[in-house]
Amino acid sequence: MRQTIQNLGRLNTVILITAISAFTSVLITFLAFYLRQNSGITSIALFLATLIPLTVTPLVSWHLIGLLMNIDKLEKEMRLLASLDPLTDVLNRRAFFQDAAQHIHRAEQERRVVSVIALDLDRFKVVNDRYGHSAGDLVLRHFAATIKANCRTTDLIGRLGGEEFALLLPNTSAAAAYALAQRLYLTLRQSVIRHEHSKIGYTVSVGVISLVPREADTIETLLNKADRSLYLAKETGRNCTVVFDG
Ligand SMILES: Nc1nc2c(ncn2[C@@H]2O[C@H](COP(=O)(O)OP(=O)(O)OP(=O)(O)O)[C@@H](O)[C@H]2O)c(=O)[nH]1
Repeated sequence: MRQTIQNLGRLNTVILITAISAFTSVLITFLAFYLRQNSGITSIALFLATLIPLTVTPLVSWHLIGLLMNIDKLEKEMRLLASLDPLTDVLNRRAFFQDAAQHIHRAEQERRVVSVIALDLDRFKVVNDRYGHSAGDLVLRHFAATIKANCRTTDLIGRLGGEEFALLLPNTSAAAAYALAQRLYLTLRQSVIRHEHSKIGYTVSVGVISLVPREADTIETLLNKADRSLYLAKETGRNCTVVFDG
């Protein structure tokens, strides 16, 4: 029964039950009219017996439909909340991997280029140690907002954990991904984060991989390659971007 309701959709189930109730009520009334010679039922009683269910059923159903629409809305909000990182409001790790896998599959089928970018704040531990954890949180929020401001709405932004972020950019070449990283550097250079009496600045290291995905490419393998480039960026002195070249 539960499965049938799920397949049909809750709204359609209510509409179907309403229609069946109304139809049954009319049918019973017609039957009663047909048999009433011997039963002594008056026309007014029959009329009321038809009218009451025909009026009450749609009203109850209308109320139920309102409730169901509210439940649907709440469910959508809950799903959205469950996919977001509470501190930065970008996708959490699980949601990022899930959505990115779909994008990569689509890019593989349509033979389109995608870029995957790994980003990691530089010496973030020092920010926490020097200014405190709440200042660190402020920096993380500022960084997520900076990425958002520089990305398209179709790009995926995820916080994979701590000070590690990742992006998936559909239809984006290595040159365009590199240009995005440069825009981030420019914004960060011009940003000052005020926390209590301090002004905090920070930098980020970036690893990029761009390709038209093949069957063997998954978000895990691509992120792994982007991470290798990121590692090189850290080795090279941080605050720079390395593009993976196989
Ligand atoms: N404020 C804050 N700090 C966090 C959060 N998650 C992780 N961290 C801190 O992030 C820091 C990460 O430090 P490391 O992994 O040593 O990296 P790093 O200092 O950025 O050094 P490099 O990556 O080598 O440049 C640690 O101090 C963590 O406590 C968070 O949600 N809020």
